[in-house]
Amino acid sequence: MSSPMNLPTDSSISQPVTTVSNDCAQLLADNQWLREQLITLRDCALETEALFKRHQDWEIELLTISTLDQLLECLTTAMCARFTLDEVRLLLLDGDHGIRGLLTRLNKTPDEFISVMFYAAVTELPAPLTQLTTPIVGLMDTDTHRVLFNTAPDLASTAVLPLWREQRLLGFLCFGSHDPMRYSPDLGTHFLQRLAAICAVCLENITNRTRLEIGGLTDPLTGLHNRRALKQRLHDELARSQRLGQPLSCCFVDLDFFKQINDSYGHATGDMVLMELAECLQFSLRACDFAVRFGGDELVVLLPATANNDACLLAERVRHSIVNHTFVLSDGLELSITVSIGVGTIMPSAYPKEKLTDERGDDLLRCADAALYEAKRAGRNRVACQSL
Ligand SMILES: Nc1nc2c(ncn2[C@@H]2O[C@H](COP(=O)(O)OP(=O)(O)OP(=O)(O)O)[C@@H](O)[C@H]2O)c(=O)[nH]1
Repeated sequence: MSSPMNLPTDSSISQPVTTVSNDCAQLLADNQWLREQLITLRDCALETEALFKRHQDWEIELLTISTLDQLLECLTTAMCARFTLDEVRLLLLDGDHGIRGLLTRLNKTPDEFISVMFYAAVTELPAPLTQLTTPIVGLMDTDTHRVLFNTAPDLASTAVLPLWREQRLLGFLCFGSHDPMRYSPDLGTHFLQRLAAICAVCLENITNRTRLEIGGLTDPLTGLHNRRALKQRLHDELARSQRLGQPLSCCFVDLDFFKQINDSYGHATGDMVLMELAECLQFSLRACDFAVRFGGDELVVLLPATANNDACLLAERVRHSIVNHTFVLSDGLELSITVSIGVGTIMPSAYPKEKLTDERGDDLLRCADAALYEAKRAGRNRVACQSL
């Protein structure tokens, strides 16, 4: 900032009146100029303060997010709105499909997040991205721009933030604007660098947390839900069934003579049969059904809003699909197996206004287990049904 001010010298003090009035005018002009500079500085400071506050609020919001899907939403759609951007893209390096797998377990499809792109490795990306350690502003080269903003080629300025966490590159957060000055090449990147660091921490924390939560509710052999997950879900489904006045059904699916498979082919082969059975079962179910490995060779399926006769039809379908499935073992040996299925159903009229306890869930499981016992006793490879 250069000043137009002429500072008075000793000789100018004794000058004639016209000179003094000229000096006065000069002083007024200088004063005016200084005032304008002050106002500009103040506006600049206020703008920086507002920007800082906006970033700080945003960071607090990010740090309080507790689910992976919320975080992805927040880093893309919400970020776009909050910072009045024209485009936001989040590119995630997800070589082992870990993040996509977690989303699927949360009943979300990765395609739902249209601004999130998944790549196996950074080597699949254009060279300028592979070497990025700090945010870069301005426009990227055409190839890189196309990869990052494929459907938005008309952006006038962009910022690309690499998300590093302890020397591991998690991905890139990319902002685009139609305003060429928004991310001009001479823009300081301190704010962006800080934002990138916070986003990387949040991403890593939430991914790890989700992995732990899901791990604690999943059967490691079959990938189905475990008993702990069933307990939680049973409570929720009973409450929903009571609220909406809908029946809730449950199937116990048990392999017939599984011990013989273990004894004849070994435990490892038995494990493979269990894994394939779980896959086969899931294939026959609806998206709203909840499949669980209850223990050993016994699987349980919760069927929300399903009456007893419909649950029996579904159980027959499951039984058929397993009977018709050929289990191919590791040494090429082919095996056919059968299952017995017990179906139990609870009607909301059985517990109209009572406060729900875990006992109601236990009643439903006992009912389906009793039906399974009936199916086994009647000769196996069949479905038996009971209602509460
Ligand atoms: N391979 C393998 N076997 C298991 C696992 N958990 C339990 N088992 C075995 O599953 C078998 C279950 O046997 P049983 O309860 O007698 O039932 P079954 O032989 O299927 O006979 P029915 O149910 O009466 O038709 C036992 O041999 C258990 O050792 C597991 O994780 N892997």
